[in-house]
Amino acid sequence: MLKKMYIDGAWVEAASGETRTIINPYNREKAAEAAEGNREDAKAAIQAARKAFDQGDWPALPAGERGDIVQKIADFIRRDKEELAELETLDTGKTLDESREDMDDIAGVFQYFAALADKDGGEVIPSPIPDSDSKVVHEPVGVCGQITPWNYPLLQAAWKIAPALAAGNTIVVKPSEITPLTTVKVFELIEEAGTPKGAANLILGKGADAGAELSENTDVDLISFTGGIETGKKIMQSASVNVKKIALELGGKNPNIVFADADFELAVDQALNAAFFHAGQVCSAGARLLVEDSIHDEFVEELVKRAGNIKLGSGFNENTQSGPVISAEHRDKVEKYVEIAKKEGAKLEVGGSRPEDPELQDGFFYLPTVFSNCTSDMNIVQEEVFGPVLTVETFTGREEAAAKANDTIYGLAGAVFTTDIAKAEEMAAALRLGTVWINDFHPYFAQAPWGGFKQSGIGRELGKPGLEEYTETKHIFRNKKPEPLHWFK
Ligand SMILES: NC(=O)c1ccc[n+]([C@@H]2O[C@H](COP(=O)([O-])OP(=O)(O)OC[C@H]3O[C@@H](n4cnc5c(N)ncnc54)[C@H](O)[C@@H]3O)[C@@H](O)[C@H]2O)c1
Ligand SMILES: C[N+](C)(C)CC=O
Repeated sequence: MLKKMYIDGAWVEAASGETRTIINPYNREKAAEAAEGNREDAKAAIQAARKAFDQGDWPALPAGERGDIVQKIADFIRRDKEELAELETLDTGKTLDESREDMDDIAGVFQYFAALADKDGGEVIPSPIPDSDSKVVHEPVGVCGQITPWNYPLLQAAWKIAPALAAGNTIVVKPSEITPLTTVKVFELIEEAGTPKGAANLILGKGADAGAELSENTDVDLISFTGGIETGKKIMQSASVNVKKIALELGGKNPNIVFADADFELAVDQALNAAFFHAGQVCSAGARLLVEDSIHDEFVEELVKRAGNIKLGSGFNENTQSGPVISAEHRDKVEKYVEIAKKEGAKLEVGGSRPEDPELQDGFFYLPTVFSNCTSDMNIVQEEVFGPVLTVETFTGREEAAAKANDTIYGLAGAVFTTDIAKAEEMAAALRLGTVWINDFHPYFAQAPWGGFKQSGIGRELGKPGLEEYTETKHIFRNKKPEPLHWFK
């Protein structure tokens, strides 16, 4: 059945009648057929959201009632977890266990923002002017355009949809054109939860077309984008047309720092997970490993041995540890970076090619790859590959570790492995990153803000800041004994 768009409370095909075939990256088979919307459909969705914001019930609904609807969406996601997880695996190739974990997180995000919906009663502030009242309240921003990537399709959408609705905004969501399946399903749940017509709209289609309309259209008040840095720059530029509020969650080239005093087994195990989880297609992947020189050789030897044993395969096979990359084009990009690394003088320790296993020939697989002898000036160390490619550099001492870790345009996340807590705290303070993990890699949860320093983005998702992104702050001042000023006689 055709996957349709949801505009003004109705499931619709693209106005042009165009469709797109959604491909399973494990075997290139057709996973689904989806409507391929364009600017015309985006405009219709924006108009529906505008009307629902300006004249509809949603922003005016008591915050607790909005919270109840957002909570229902969480409940329905838990109820339909298995179906959603299977769709996510079909669409992205990630393992079913990863998809199940994503669905648990996603339900938790809706629950978290549902609970926050009615907790902000405003704040009375001390006015310096006699006989006056002064208070600060938060109100919804308006119509929010929300654009999401293919690597965590529903999770990244949830981080935007849940707080925006809880705060009383109306939304137009555009998932990646290659992975729309779970977002379509969640809109069925949004409808089932009783969200009023026009409050939540879904458009499908290409970024440069349906997506660009969201950032350019002057009826959109806020644009929230998760994706690549080059797209982020374009969105920032077009959002200036009506000075939209913007939130950008962009890429990373995240350092994973291992000191000689680290727990060796823990650090090797986590370095593998940091780099190769979801075939390295994670914005916060630990793609830059920095190992203290005294343990470098032993560490790399063990890491390489284990990377060579990672079991690739179908996400639906329970023995699979990692799936394919998302598409033929993306694998081409990964291969291009591997060639660049070789030319730059990095030493290929393992991987560096497509697997030979006959079972994997139809999918977009690439072997987990480790390069040693890397230096900060190399492109392979500076640029986001977004695939299963890990670079290893060495350092001596804290100062050099921090300098090398910070030597990038990005500042999303990173980790420090050491048994010396004072050292860990000192490093956490020195790192210019939105998230620092100590003796761990990858944890994120609804309660903690997520976002990047430097060119990794603008703003924060999750936590209380994730709700504040979707509110305007208003100061209301009341003069209790007003009298004419007679300034102008
Ligand atoms: N910081 C984070 O939390 C986070 C999370 C996940 C992914 N990412 C980043 O996402 C990137 C991978 O995702 P991707 O390849 O889907 O990114 P992308 O930038 O190619 O696409 C992201 C989304 O933007 C849309 N788009 C493309 N061009 C557009 C335009 N001109 N105007 C409006 N929309 C447009 C796409 O259709 C898609 O929906 C990586 O760089 C990764 O680091 C960041
Ligand atoms: C934000 N995160 C880690 C869930 C996905 C990044 O690609």
